[in-house]
Amino acid sequence: MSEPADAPAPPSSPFADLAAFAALPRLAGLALSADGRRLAVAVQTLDAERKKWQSALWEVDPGGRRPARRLTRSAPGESTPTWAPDGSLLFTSARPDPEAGSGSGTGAGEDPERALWSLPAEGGEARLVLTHPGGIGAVGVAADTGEVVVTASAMPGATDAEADAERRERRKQAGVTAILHEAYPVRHWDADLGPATPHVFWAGALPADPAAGVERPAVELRDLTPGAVPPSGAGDDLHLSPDGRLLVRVETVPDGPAGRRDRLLLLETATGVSRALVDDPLADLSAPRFSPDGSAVVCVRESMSTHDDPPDYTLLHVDVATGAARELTPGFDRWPSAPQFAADGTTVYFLADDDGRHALFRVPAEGGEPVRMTTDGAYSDLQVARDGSALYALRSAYDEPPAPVRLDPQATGQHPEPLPNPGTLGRLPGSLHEVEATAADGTPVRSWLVLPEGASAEDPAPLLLWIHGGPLMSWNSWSWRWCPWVMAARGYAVLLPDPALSQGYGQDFVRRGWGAWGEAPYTDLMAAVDAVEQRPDVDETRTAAMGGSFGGYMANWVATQTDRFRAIVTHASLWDVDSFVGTTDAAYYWEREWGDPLREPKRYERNSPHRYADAIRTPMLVIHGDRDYRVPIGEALRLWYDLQKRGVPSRFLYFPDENHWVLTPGNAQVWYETVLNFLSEHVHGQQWQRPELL
Ligand SMILES: CSCC[C@H](NC=O)C(=O)N[C@@H](C)C(=O)N[C@@H](CO)C(=O)O
Repeated sequence: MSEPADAPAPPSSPFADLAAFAALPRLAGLALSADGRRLAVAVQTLDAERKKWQSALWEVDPGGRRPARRLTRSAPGESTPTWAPDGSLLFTSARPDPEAGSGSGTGAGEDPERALWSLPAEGGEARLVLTHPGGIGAVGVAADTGEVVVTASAMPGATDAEADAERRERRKQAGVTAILHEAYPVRHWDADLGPATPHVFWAGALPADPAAGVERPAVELRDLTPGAVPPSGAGDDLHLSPDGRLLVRVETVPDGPAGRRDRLLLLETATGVSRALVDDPLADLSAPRFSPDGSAVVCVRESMSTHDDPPDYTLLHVDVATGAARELTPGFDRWPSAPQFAADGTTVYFLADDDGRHALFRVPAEGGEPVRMTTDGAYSDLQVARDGSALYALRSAYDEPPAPVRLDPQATGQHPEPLPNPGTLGRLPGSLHEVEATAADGTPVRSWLVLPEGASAEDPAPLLLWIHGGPLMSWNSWSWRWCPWVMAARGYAVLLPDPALSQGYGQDFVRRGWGAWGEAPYTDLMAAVDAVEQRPDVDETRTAAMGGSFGGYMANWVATQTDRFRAIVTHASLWDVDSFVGTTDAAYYWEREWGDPLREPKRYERNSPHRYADAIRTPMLVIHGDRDYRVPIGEALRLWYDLQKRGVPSRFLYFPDENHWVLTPGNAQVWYETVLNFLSEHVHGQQWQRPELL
């Protein structure tokens, strides 16, 4: 494969050097042009000061001949590439308007909000197309007409951008940041829900670039969702029909006193009149996509979980005219996601976790038996060529970060064609293996095992058990945040198991751990560890365990149940499940499984790690971000206090301004450095090295 012009040079052993690791290019967000001749992808690299990751758009040749080339360049970066039918490339960016003063949506001296920009088909400078005081979020383009919808956060009662900006300014001048909530929830991830809330705006056909000297025409935004109010507003999950006449979108509606569920709305873009397309009190609907002729929508149905039953997912085919919905994948024992019609509308492609992979499937649009099309790897950002000749996607695996590939639209068992890749990795410091253990009840538990270079019977590697989050997840794709190769570069074997509750092994496998997190998920993990400890190239006397989020819950649980590990790292973890459920950003989601703690306390009593704090002997590293609204900081504060009070050797790595994930380059490096130093101290018995910057 040819080296792209202007590609960041890969360092020779990036996994052994945290600064070099942080500098590796990261790909996300693939988009195929309407004529199928151009692909755009967002590539993140470090900015000049190495303080943040900067996203730029690159072009990839779908034919695989021309080297990848960079299309955009600015300090704030560019993302969400979307092609218009005329071949121009739309993207969002908070870059300054070169025609400053002509309305970039900000006051003097302020950083611009994220705006919509257009790069002409024939190349040249991108031009600013539209702005909103709340910044532009999602962008939708009608495949045939090129008409555009965008989402942006708007202040309550603001009827236009001017009124919106005025309301923001008044709060600012008065020094008011308070929010008055009248409904649950009040936060999401790391953001407050209100007072501004997302709306969908119709921008219509974008004006052509004006002739020299002619003032840029303003794009009038028409609010398609004037009734959107906090806490939910109108989200980003939407799709325009090819003729731009209809918009299908997910609307979050109240479900009981403090609950929410998602339904599908169909909206006429000319009038703003809308009707429910799928409204199912027993399910959430998501990921709607129109068929090429606009007569049908395909979407994901997630049945509402209950105390007894985990959710189940299926695909729905919905007739737009009548709203008649039928299941496309009944009896398919996997969870389909990201459905899309084939170019001729006769087939639906989708992705699903399957046996340690995130595979591409197809199913007839009439319904039927889904067929798996790919053998290995994890796919995302699927793009369907409009002439039906090819599919494109980003493909990753545990040993490959996301990279663009071309797929055959029909073939099964395929290994896709790699395309020129703007990012290169260098050599991995070890090898990837697939291993299987047997749980006490006879259920197979599969895992990935990363072995460091040189691990052998003569020189067995210390073992690190790394537990995934979710819990409804699978270790099957590359992760920059949870990268086992950084550990392998320091000589650790890393075990990445998929215990009970993991996805890709069928509904019964999820059911085994439902409402009983401390039972089968724990014993499955121990069975996986027992099995790899039998290997001569693994040293069963030097082991540690770690995990984040649900994986952090499980790390805490492990700490209360066994002393077999020399150290435990717990990131963004649940400690007291009752207090977690009441303070997370969507309590109703977790309460369906766990129950109301006052009326049904049993699960909390049986499975909450904090109740067994007295049993902990293993040294623990607690890590948490204060902006984490998914697993609020109170969990870490109480865990830390409980450990300190009991004299358990422990350290607390606290990030005042990170969320559930550690997302800035400096903090990410210090995260790995602290974890590695803590492991060195306890697994290898070395002297504790305090990271220089801490
Ligand atoms: C309110 S939706 C919860 C979604 C999700 N759970 C899926 O099984 C979740 O956010 N769980 C967290 C507790 C968690 O474990 N998050 C992990 C994995 O998604 C993370 O790394 O963020």
